[in-house]
Amino acid sequence: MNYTSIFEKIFKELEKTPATGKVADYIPELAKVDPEKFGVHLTTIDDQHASFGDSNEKFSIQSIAKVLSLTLAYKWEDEKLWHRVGVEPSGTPFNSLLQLEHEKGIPRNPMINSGALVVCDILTSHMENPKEEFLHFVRKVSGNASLQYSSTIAESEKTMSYINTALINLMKYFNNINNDIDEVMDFYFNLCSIEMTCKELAHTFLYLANYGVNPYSKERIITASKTKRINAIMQLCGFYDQAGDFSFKIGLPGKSGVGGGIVAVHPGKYALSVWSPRLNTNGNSNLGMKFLERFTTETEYSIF
Ligand SMILES: NC(=O)CC[C@H](N)C(=O)O
Repeated sequence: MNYTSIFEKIFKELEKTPATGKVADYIPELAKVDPEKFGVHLTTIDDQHASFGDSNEKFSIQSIAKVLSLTLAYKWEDEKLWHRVGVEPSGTPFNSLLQLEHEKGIPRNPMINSGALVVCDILTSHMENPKEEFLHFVRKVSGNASLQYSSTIAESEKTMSYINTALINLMKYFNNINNDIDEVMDFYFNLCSIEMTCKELAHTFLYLANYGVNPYSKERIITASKTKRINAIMQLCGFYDQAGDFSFKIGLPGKSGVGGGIVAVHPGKYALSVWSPRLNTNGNSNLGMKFLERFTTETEYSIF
């Protein structure tokens, strides 16, 4: 299949419809991103590659990084992890406080902010230098030693961290945060600030398409059983209160970030990433969702 010409065809069709949505502006640095950017990259587990548009330009992966922190925490904590964070879809926005009080500080899942903050707390307890050691892990997973945090984006998010501060304080009250709040938040904002191109993002997520093993380095990142479960969590929770819509239209496990990136995984086949910064009201890339819907429809490549 010639993926590049399929990308081109879908993009040309979608280009005719008016661009809707707006870039995330609650993080001042993200508000500066050019809304017209568009990139896509597909990597198969048997080494085929296809790109289109701005696929070699770095962007902030934001909440997509929550899958990587979950991977490391699950590796270390095994099933104990689920005492502190659930595996149910929340049906609420990514930064919602509502359920958290009702459910006594146990977040519904690790893909929403509260859940990711608990995962960061767990990782902080395991590591001497969480930021450094986590970056080392991401570099290993991706096979890319040059990946970096963006201190500009992390610092920018800190200036507007009121809701995340409320979430973590509520969880501290319910004894679900063990470390210093500022330390955990600093780690979380850095994690979200990691920058990747579409190509790097698809490569990084290939272990989830290949039963836990990076197909290029042959390194096992996590067990096949845990890979199944991480993919299940992405399927049910990766798009917050739009997770059902993503499943329904795209039919793949995936994860979005407010930087406008989306990565989707087809177990046994490929990882596919798309970047378009205009977001819908659920905080997911508008054009990115449409593009992926067209791609899995056209190719008939979905898990269902
Ligand atoms: N959905 C997202 O990408 C949100 C991540 C962002 N860093 C936040 O905490 O709000």
